[in-house]
Amino acid sequence: MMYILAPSLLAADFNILGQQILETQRAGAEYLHIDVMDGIFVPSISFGMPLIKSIRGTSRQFFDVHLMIMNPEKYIKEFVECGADGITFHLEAADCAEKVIEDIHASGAEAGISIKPGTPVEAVYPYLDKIEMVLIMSVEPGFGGQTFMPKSYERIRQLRNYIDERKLPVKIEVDGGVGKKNVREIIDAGANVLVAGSAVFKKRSISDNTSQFMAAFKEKEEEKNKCDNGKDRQK
Ligand SMILES: O=C(CO)[C@@H](O)[C@H](O)COP(=O)(O)O
Repeated sequence: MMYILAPSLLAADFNILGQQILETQRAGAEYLHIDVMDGIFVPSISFGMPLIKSIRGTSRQFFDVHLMIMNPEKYIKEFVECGADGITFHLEAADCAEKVIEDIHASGAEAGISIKPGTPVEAVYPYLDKIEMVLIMSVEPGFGGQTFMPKSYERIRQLRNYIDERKLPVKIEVDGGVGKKNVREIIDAGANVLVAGSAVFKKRSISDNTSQFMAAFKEKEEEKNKCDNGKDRQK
């Protein structure tokens, strides 16, 4: 399994945004997580299409757009035209999730469904053969800098088992309170795309912070390869 870091733009310094994005790209972050908030689905308002369009010219990263907005179906095409590579919407905010997924795919992007901490994991099961990613929120969506909810480990494990039993090619992304201290436990539970805002953009340097995530991913991949080789030899 490949592990991916998705630095969350919300925690960046907007005075030097382009520079900061490039630092995450250079240090190995393949995704850029872009939180769009409407002040209705979540209490806060962040940024939207003009910002995405403007930074598209700066970065080659996969633009992982997380819509924390009501009626996501209204805006899919526009977000893709601005540069979104993947669009994740909230199951709690969509009238007809199937239609949103269809629209995302028709626009040429990958589709993801996100669930808040109080929504049962089972709620995404009916859509797993139609989407590329599930985003498990490990905090209440709306603000950066919150503490990771420990019950998220069990939710990630449950979803990982369900996906693996059915051999579905669906990524599991986790967002909220992700940092160097819990990265290993989160990937051990079965997540493979990790969103991190404060842990990448605040304290120390962006490249050091990003590199620490990359090192944790590499260590996990090497351990997994060793185990797989051992199993092959026993066959
Ligand atoms: O979507 C959200 C918050 O709603 C996140 O993407 C945060 O931006 C993550 O921030 P940290 O918890 O990593 O600081």
